[in-house]
Amino acid sequence: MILTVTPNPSLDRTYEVPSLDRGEVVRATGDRMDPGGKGVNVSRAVAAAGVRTVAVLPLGGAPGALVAQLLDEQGIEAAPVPVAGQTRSNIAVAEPDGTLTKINAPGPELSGAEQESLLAAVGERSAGADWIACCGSLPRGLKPSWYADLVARAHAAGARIALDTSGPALLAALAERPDVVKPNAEELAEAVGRPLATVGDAVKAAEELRERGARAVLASLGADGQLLVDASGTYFASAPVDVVRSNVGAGDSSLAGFLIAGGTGPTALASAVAHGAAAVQLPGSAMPSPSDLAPNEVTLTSEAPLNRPLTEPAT
Ligand SMILES: Nc1ncnc2c1ncn2[C@@H]1O[C@H](COP(=O)(O)OP(=O)(O)O)[C@@H](O)[C@H]1O
Ligand SMILES: O=P(O)(O)OC[C@H]1O[C@](O)(COP(=O)(O)O)[C@@H](O)[C@@H]1O
Repeated sequence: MILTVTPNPSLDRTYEVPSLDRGEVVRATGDRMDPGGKGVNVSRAVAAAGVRTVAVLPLGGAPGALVAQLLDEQGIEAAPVPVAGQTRSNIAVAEPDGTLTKINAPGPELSGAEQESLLAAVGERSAGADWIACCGSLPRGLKPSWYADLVARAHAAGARIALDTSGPALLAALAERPDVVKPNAEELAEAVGRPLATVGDAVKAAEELRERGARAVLASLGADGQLLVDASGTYFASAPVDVVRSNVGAGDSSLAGFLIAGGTGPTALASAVAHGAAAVQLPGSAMPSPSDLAPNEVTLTSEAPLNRPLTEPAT
């Protein structure tokens, strides 16, 4: 069972538009609504693979009720913690050339009692969890050390932890030795405080996160694929994609792929890349089903192409 924790979930709205013209009325050619937030997306992808998952998340107001309804319709088991504030709505605008503009709202502020209820809900649901995936930004009210506390508690309960967050929350949690962290290139650059121009730069940055406490680093590098740096070495994997439809949730899909394939080593990395490549070819934050995957198209090597420039250098 894979338990996910999303302290700041969202109602994700994606609009497909011919072009995004600032200051104009833009008519959408398509729109969709998904239950969102990084851990929620991981649960959706895990469930699509037929693996049991429970999503722990605070929900409030009408958007929160809609997220609960959408999760229910998709057959995702949720452990919602009621909160007084309103769950945020995040907007993504997708253009035909693959450009995606996202507006992520800050979300509600959680009171001290609500934070405790959230931690208690994780404790109650973690029995039997193979992995606990703690994902996304922290809502207002939660200290940057909140994930660090969660990692310590979950380790004490015997679970393995995957952490996908950024900034001070990521740095604070490293000392508690999360089993895997999944930064994207920007988050990795921010964590080490320097830009990343090549795959080799990303490898060095991932090694630095290991030195600071992460047991393994799964770094997603957008179109360039993904790196896994763990105690056994460095692995690099990528998969071709003809047309990117929406990269919302691609990283979440790839973390799910990694965890359902065991959460460790090159086989899990290949699954992560297959899931990421499949996700970007689907609309909005739709998560891939097994029939969307093309595992034979993944190229995996233990010789990362260190000198290869990143398609999108991280600043
Ligand atoms: N433009 C792309 N072409 C091919 N694969 C992609 C592309 N963008 C993302 N992916 C796949 O999805 C994974 C996660 O995407 P990434 O943008 O790195 O993460 P995040 O969504 O966390 O920012 C990548 O490692 C890759 O496997
Ligand atoms: O918690 P954050 O960092 O604000 O991100 C939340 C957003 O991220 C998502 O999980 C998508 O992930 P990506 O932005 O990494 O593709 C959306 O479902 C959600 O709207």
